[in-house]
Amino acid sequence: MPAELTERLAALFRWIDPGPGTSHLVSDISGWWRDPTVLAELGPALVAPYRAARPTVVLAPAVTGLLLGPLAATALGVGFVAAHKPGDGRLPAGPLTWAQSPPDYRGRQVDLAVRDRHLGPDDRVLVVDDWVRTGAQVRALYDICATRGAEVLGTAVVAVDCPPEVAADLRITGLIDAADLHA
Ligand SMILES: O=P(O)(O)OC[C@H]1O[C@H](OP(=O)(O)OP(=O)(O)O)[C@H](O)[C@@H]1O
Ligand SMILES: Nc1ncnc2[nH]cnc12
Repeated sequence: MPAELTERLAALFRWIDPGPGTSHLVSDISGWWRDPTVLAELGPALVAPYRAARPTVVLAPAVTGLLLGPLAATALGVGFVAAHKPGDGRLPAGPLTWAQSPPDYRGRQVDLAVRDRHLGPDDRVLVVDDWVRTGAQVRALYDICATRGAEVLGTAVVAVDCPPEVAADLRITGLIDAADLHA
């Protein structure tokens, strides 16, 4: 992990108290996008461990992945594919491949969908996301890749918040350990 970027990620992160009636703090990563240095360096840092494996495409889930995925794809010079969450009421048009995640960090079983025409057997896929806790959503994306016959190279996230055995199983690399996000 690049030390200076990791320090900036920690400095720009906030835990927020959403107010009365809530029992836990929520993460606020918006400072990462507001900082021009972090915004410029995130894509190249995320993809660095995977360059040698020559990804053909970056795949990332809504919503935050729609921001990070294109940063990573641009750094690699490849295209980007969105994994939609039609639970938000917007079903993408055309043929789709679906997977449902195991219960994620909020106990949700999330339905994810990818347009068939954007992912296929010739693809070597790098999955990108902001945060991983249980790995549930990453697992669903791997299921979609398997259904499409695409090869998964691994997953690059900003904050790693999962057990080491999950990171090893899913081939997850990260830029900062969530335990180091204090502010
Ligand atoms: O490891 P897991 O337990 O699967 O949790 C991690 C996922 O959950 C969060 O997304 P969320 O669905 O909250 O969407 P967001 O990007 O809209 O915040 C996060 O961005 C990851 O995608
Ligand atoms: N964005 C996020 N995704 C998963 N787990 C989290 N815990 C705190 N913020 C999170």
